[in-house]
Amino acid sequence: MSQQRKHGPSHRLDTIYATDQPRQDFRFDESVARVFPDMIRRSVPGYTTIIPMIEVITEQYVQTGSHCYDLGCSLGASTLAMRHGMPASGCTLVGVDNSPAMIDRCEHYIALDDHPLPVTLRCEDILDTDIVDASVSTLNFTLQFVDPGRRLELLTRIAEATRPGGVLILSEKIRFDCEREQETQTRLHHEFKRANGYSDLEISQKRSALEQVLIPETLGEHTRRLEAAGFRDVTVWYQCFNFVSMLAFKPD
Ligand SMILES: C[S@@+](CC[C@H](N)C(=O)[O-])C[C@H]1O[C@@H](n2cnc3c(N)ncnc32)[C@H](O)[C@@H]1O
Ligand SMILES: O=C(O)C(=O)C[C@]1(C(=O)O)C=C[C@@H](O)C=C1
Repeated sequence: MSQQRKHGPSHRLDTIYATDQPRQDFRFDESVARVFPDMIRRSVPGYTTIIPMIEVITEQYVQTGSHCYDLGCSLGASTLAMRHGMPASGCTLVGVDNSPAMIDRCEHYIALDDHPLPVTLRCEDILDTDIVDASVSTLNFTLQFVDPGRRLELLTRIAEATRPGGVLILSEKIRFDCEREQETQTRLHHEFKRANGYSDLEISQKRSALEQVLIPETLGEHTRRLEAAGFRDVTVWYQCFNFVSMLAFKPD
């Protein structure tokens, strides 16, 4: 069977929460992987801007002979952006995800991308994956799914493995200390979803499925932990509503 037929068209509509159903924790399983490009584009404000900027940022900070990592690569959108920002030889690019459904499809998308730099895909937990001699690493909406009690340990391992002058690109859904701001930004995020065709039922069922799974933190919490891990000069380079992307640098 051809890869195209095996995986079907890449633009399947996300209707996962369209019908009334019992509450279940959100999981990156086969049904999510099948509709993921549509789901993430319609759910994450700024996603379609962040992806091409990952290429621009990678190009700025990649170092000769180093390794680059996309941690929580899903179908490889951020991986491909990194690949296109890297030199065609001399560096390596590794994508890691612990969802077999995602990695299986990711292989297919990587193969379709006509670029000479090989990509190594690992189907494993980013908490266990080897990270060495890195210049650019990306956590594009992945850290929010990691147990908060283990986030410092992961960021510390990344920081220790990163060369001076290297960078971590960290994109996250965030929460706000100020209750009014939290309400405003959440409402605007839900309006964004509505404008993208999601119904109130879909929005509320997804919200409750994510409640115990996606744990957002404030910008202050992120900044303090990135600094405790060994990064400096934490910079928010993008924000739309309650979704941000930061850069964290390894000092010289
Ligand atoms: C929102 S998606 C990431 C989107 C992707 N980076 C992009 O730019 O399109 C989060 C991904 O992280 C993966 N993930 C979550 N926790 C993980 C863990 N502990 N180890 C490896 N992958 C993980 C999920 O399977 C999922 O594919
Ligand atoms: O917060 C939400 O409502 C979302 O749907 C966000 C989000 C994310 O940030 O990863 C959650 C799960 C899917 O991966 C796609 C989008």
